[in-house]
Amino acid sequence: MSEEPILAVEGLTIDIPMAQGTLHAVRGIDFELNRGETLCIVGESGSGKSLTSLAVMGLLPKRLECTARKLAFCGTELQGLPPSAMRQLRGNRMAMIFQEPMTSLNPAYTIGDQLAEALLLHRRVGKAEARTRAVELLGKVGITAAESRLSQYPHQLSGGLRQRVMIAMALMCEPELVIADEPTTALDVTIQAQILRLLVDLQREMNMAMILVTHDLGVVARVADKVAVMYAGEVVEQGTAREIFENPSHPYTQGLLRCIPVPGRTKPGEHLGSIPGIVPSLIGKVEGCAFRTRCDLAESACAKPIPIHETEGGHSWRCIHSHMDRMPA
Ligand SMILES: Nc1ncnc2c1ncn2[C@@H]1O[C@H](COP(=O)(O)OP(=O)(O)OP(=O)(O)O)[C@@H](O)[C@H]1O
Repeated sequence: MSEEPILAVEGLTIDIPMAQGTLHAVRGIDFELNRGETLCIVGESGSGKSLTSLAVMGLLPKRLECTARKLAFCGTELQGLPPSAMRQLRGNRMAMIFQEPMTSLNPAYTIGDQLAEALLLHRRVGKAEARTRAVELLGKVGITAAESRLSQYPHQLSGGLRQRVMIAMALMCEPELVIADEPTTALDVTIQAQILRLLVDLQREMNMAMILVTHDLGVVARVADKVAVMYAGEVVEQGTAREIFENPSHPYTQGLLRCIPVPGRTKPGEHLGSIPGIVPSLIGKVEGCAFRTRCDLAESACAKPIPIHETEGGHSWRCIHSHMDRMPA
């Protein structure tokens, strides 16, 4: 029997009531994540990546309407769990690292108190033990003189250090699943790579499953086991990182890949393409392929329901074209 996935999502839908009508922000997405795996969710701004992450964590704002055929963590259905049970999982068996640490660190508490909190809440440990673990974790995330940092407040740290603290906080209880939503976008480019490397090393060391939300396909190429490409609230293509990079089959994925520098293929100074056009409004009924207005391969059938093609290896894409449209060389 195959191992139970850490996370199984089927038919996840998120609707947002707006004055003009319902915004269908996430439109029936499926994905699965196994122990120790890294799934990168990529796509343009507004494609539904963050809402999907928040839905898994049970942190969606109340006015948003979320449904799914299945939203299971280690076999436990999360929909309908009482808030107390969800709080038992969050920060303990699943944790989230946000884009902007200042929104999740509390300015009124010391780093030490905030780090110890998760452990005191979820584990039977005393304050001294929680403090020892906090120092250990700060060391792991590369913070020197960790003891002296415990009594500092978030505003006394640089952006890079704050993000390291956020990572330490998320990992205090050694979660089985960590969701990192653009964890390095708020940082200087020079520090971004360091922090990401650190996160990936810790993830491997602790054998955690990770969902990494990112715009950066360079990052995806370095860290992903699996990739889900989102466009206008749908997963338009997913598969192993290798399949996605070597055999991109949805025209949107192909367009995205044309936009990144490829070592050996992109010449220095060469202009990288971007995909012309804009994402359609998701308010009201959305029919057919949402990418068709920007797609070179669009035809009349694209306005009708779109089939999903799937290979035996689990590579799937949502397009009328069943053949593998290879990237132009
Ligand atoms: N609380 C909210 N109220 C109204 N609309 C929202 C809310 N949260 C998200 N949206 C809308 O839902 C859609 C999906 O948003 P989401 O933040 O998931 O996108 P994203 O892919 O994560 O984008 P980004 O890469 O910019 O973070 C967007 O159109 C966004 O404007």
